[in-house]
Amino acid sequence: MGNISINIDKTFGFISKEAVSGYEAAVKASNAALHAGTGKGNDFLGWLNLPSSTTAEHLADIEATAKILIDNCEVVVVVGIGGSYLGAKAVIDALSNSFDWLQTERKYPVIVYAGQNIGEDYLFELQSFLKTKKFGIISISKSGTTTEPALAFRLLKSQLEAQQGKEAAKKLIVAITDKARGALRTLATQEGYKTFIIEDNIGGRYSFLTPVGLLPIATAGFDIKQLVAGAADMEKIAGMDTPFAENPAAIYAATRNELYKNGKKIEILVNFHPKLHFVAEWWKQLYGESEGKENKGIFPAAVDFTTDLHSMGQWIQEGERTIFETVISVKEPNHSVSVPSDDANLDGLNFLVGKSVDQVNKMAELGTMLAHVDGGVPNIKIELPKLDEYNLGQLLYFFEKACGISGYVLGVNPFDQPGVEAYKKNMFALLDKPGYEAESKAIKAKL
Ligand SMILES: O=P(O)(O)OC[C@H]1O[C@](O)(CO)[C@@H](O)[C@@H]1O
Repeated sequence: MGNISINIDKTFGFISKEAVSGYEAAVKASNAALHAGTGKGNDFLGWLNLPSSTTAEHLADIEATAKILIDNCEVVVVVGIGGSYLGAKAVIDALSNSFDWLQTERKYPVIVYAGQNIGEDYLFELQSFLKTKKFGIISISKSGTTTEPALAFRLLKSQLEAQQGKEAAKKLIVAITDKARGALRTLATQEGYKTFIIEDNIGGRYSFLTPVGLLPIATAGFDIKQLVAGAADMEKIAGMDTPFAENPAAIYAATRNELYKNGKKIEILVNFHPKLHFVAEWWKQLYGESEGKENKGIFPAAVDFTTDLHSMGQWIQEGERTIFETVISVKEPNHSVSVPSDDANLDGLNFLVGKSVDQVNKMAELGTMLAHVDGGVPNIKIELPKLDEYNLGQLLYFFEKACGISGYVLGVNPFDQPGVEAYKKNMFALLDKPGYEAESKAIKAKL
């Protein structure tokens, strides 16, 4: 089956092999702190052994719930923001046909998203689209109080009830929230929705292997057992028993910390397949919320190549030298397309005849890497054998494990996100939310 692998050779013109190896003790201590639960944020380590502790019964419950949605819905709206939708969207997009929503012969519902923004036009257009559709809702919020998903759910719930009747609507709504607190839990209990629990010790950005990720992924028709199996294998590979040099999560954590120490303040996650765009969005939240605090932390950015070589390529090649790249490379594509011959050859592409499009893409990848390294951009390569559930499970768990280690090496708590509250407080004050009277007065005085 093959595992994902990491190659840091193209960082060595910028940092030394010895310096990376020098992190062995710190990385080992960080990994040990995660496993012993002795580090910062140790009440949020429920994700660590999740792959190996997920039971067949739990997966069967998720699959049975997905089946109800599959059998009864043309469209399923996943309502959530941040970690409450990004893992699902990352995996679903990576595995889906690029033109999924245009497929008419469907075995599975179209998955759309809401609650990840407050765009009035977005919600209007979504509601208009759903008017003629049999739809269901997976409402996800760990806290159950986040404004964006709560607002979207209020609108969609009332639309579904109007279209289907209150009783039928109840069977088409699944709520995924914490055990006891929060408005969504209260509402779900009151209405009798099917629910799944997000355990208190799993933060949103580490939750793709909970029902938060698994239910939407199963509803989209993908194999969640394989996703968990891939993650479980990576759990072993990135565990305490693997020597430093063979542990990809340890190597990644050490390398990016050494690059950061040497002035590389921005990490750009690169893909050469547009399906991976949302893997990068998921990764941005994971690393941004985990490491960006106490005035520290690598800024996580992302580009889609070769698309963005024609927009951001100039900056990456010749802009300020504070960046490094981490490329997600997919070894084998799932389909093959080769370049056809053309008698006129007006485009001059006959030199490519018989080559696969992926061969062209791979040379773009290699050529870009060499050009960027020559231009002063260190390069880390993470290779996946192919894009499937198993390898995505490995990849996402790899990033989670490396993030926990990396955060500890940096000296921060990788499991909290106190900075996110600032905008919420201001928004509530500006909207005159009850209880925010003093803040309202203070903020309005600044306007
Ligand atoms: O699932 P909830 O509680 O609605 O939170 C959604 C997201 O909001 C945050 O709390 C802050 O952005 C994230 O950490 C989380 O993934």
